[in-house]
Formats: sequence, structure tokens, C-alpha cells
Amino acid sequence: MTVEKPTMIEFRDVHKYYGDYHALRGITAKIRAGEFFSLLGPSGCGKTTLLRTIAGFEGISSGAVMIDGKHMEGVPANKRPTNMVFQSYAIFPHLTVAQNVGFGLRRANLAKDELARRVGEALEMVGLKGYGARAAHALSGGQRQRVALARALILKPKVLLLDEPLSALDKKMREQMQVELIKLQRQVGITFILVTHDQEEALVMSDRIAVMFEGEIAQLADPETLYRRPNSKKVADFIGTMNFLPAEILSEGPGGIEIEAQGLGRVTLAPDQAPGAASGQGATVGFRPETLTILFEGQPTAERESMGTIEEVVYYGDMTYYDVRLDGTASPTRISMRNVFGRPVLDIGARARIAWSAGALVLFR
Ligand SMILES: Nc1ncnc2c1ncn2[C@@H]1O[C@H](COP(=O)(O)OP(=O)(O)OP(=O)(O)O)[C@@H](O)[C@H]1O
Repeated sequence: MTVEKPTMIEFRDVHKYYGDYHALRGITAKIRAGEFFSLLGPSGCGKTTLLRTIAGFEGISSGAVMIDGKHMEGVPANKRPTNMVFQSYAIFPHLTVAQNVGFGLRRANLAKDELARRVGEALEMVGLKGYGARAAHALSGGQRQRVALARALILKPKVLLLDEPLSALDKKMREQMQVELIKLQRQVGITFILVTHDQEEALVMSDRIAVMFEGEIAQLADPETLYRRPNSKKVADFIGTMNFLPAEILSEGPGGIEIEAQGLGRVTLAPDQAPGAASGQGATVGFRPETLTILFEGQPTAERESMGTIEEVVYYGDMTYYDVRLDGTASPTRISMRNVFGRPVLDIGARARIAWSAGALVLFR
């Protein structure tokens, strides 16, 4: 049996105005203790503002922010059990690594060897054991970000707030730091809240993700649910690539929803395949590119098959993307296939049998 973890952060109908601008529009959510939680959304959706309301850098216009069961109204940033790591490294270049890491403890009046022990412990956590005496200005971008992390962790906050901490790093370094951050979070066990506009980063790192658009949380779920069962076309499109085809709802009952979709025909969907609320704007089915397969000559008939014509072929080494016009549809469907050595790559204009899976469809209505 899994026991639900206690709540660490709670937002109760939080609104925030900057003058006339309504930046947060009724945020209600709970973040669990020990969770790696991400706020994901496009630029300007309010994710940084929401993070700053936790830290106390930003007041709220109405509603409540609770941390560990306590109301945060009137509690200044330096009295909150949180610490923030910023996108820009914000370390002092003229100090050593150890002086930077110990900076937050300067007022704690620790004995010299106790301070050195805590600094050493924090540096080891972030993989910088033995770097204490180095000059901070001589570090690489990734190392500076580790110093910033160590400086935040040494204060033993209950919640670590991370504002796009990896966005200044190159792709390789970013991917490496993502894995290290996950390991670090597991090791220290404190709540991490990450702001990112990078959907892949959020999927890789998070226990749960809140997808935000225009000051609201559009969906809050674990990565797999967000990917497989997005509750709107907007969320589906923001997280990865999704194909959409028009559909008609024929009947709806406890046994499922029967639809007729362009290019696919009649399908019965389980209730969980329509996770979003009805908007009354007509129905659409969505499906991910990797849930379709081109059947090559000699491959057996699949349970669900449609015919189509190849319109575009994009070779990616390990993968090939095919844009295929399924018969009876008005727009191409993207299919991504892992390349198997020796298998032919189809040409533009070729006819193809396409296998798909009814369970991979999501209905938006
Ligand atoms: N101090 C401020 N005064 C006025 N408007 C602000 C202020 N801070 C943020 N905003 C506005 O509020 C909205 C949300 O900003 P926020 O920084 O939270 O977005 P974001 O999702 O973090 O975007 P980004 O990824 O670009 O940082 C934006 O439209 C922004 O212009």
C-alpha cells in the first residue's frame, strides 16, 4: 500500500495582480513533502511568479499560500523554510568556492571547524568535493550552478526552489545536471520545485508536473498521465507532438464512448480516454506519433489498420519520421518509427499499411 505523503505547499485560490494585469488566476494545488514538482508552461504563463510567492519575494493579491501547514501571509522571505537557486548563477566571483557555499551561514556564528564540515558536506553532495579552495570565477557554468546548489542546500531548507537553473547550460551539460539533480533530490529527500519551459526536462525530472497557461493550472499530473492522457489539445500540443483528427461521437454510455474518426473509422474508447471536460466545440481524437506503425511487406495484419500515402520522410538516425496522409483525412499524420537495421526506408508517394492502437487514442470534445 502506498501512503500519501503529507502536504508541504498548499495554494488556496491564489490570485496575483501586477496593476491591472492578472498574472495568477485562482491557483489551487498541493505539493507533497519530498516531491520533485515542476511548474511547466510557456513564457509569461506565471510560473516564476508562482514560485516567488512560495519564497516570499512576491506578495499575493488574494487567497493563501501555506508551507508545512503554516499560513505565509506576512512572513518575510528570510523567515520561510525555503531557498531559491536562480538561473543566473548569482555566485560571488571574488570569493572561493568554500566562501560562496558558506555565505548563507555567515550569521549562524558557527565554530570554524563546524562551518568547514558543513561546507565540505554540501560540496560533496553536489559532486565538488575538494573544490573548496578554488576561485569561483575560474569555474565552468555547470560547476557554478553546483556551487549555487550547495549554497542553498547548506541552509537545510524544507523546500528548494529552482528557477530555470539549467537553462544557461549547453545541452549535454544540462542533461547531465538533470540526472544529478534527481539523484541529489532523492538523497536529501527535501521538496524540490522546479520552474521550466522545457517539457522534456519536466518529464525527465518530475514526480508531478503542473502545466500552466495564462495564470492558470491547465493540468496537474504525473509525467505519464500528462503524456498519455492530456486533458486538452493545448496541453497535448505543449507536451510533445500529437496528431489530431476530427471525430464524431456516436454514443456514450457506461461501456465507453463510440466514435467515428476520420481515417480511423469506428472505435470504442474507455471513459479514461476522454480525460478533459467537454467544451462543446466538436470532437477530435489525438494520438502520439510513436503509437502508429507502418507495416512493411510480409508483416501480419494488425487488429487496427488504415491505408495511407507517404508525404514526407525525415531521417534522424535512430528514428525516422513519416508524414502519412491516411485515406479520407485532410491533413497528414506523423508517425515516428525506431529504425531497425536493414529495413527499407519508404519513399515519398508510396502507399503504406498503418497499424494503430485504439487504446492510444485520446478524445477531446
Ligand atoms: N514585477 C512585475 N510587474 C509587472 N508585470 C509583471 C511583473 N513580473 C511579471 N509580470 C508579468 O506577469 C506575467 C507572468 O510572469 P512570470 O515571470 O511569472 O512568467 P513565466 O511563466 O515565469 O515566464 P518566463 O518563462 O518568461 O519567465 C508576465 O506577463 C509578466 O510580464
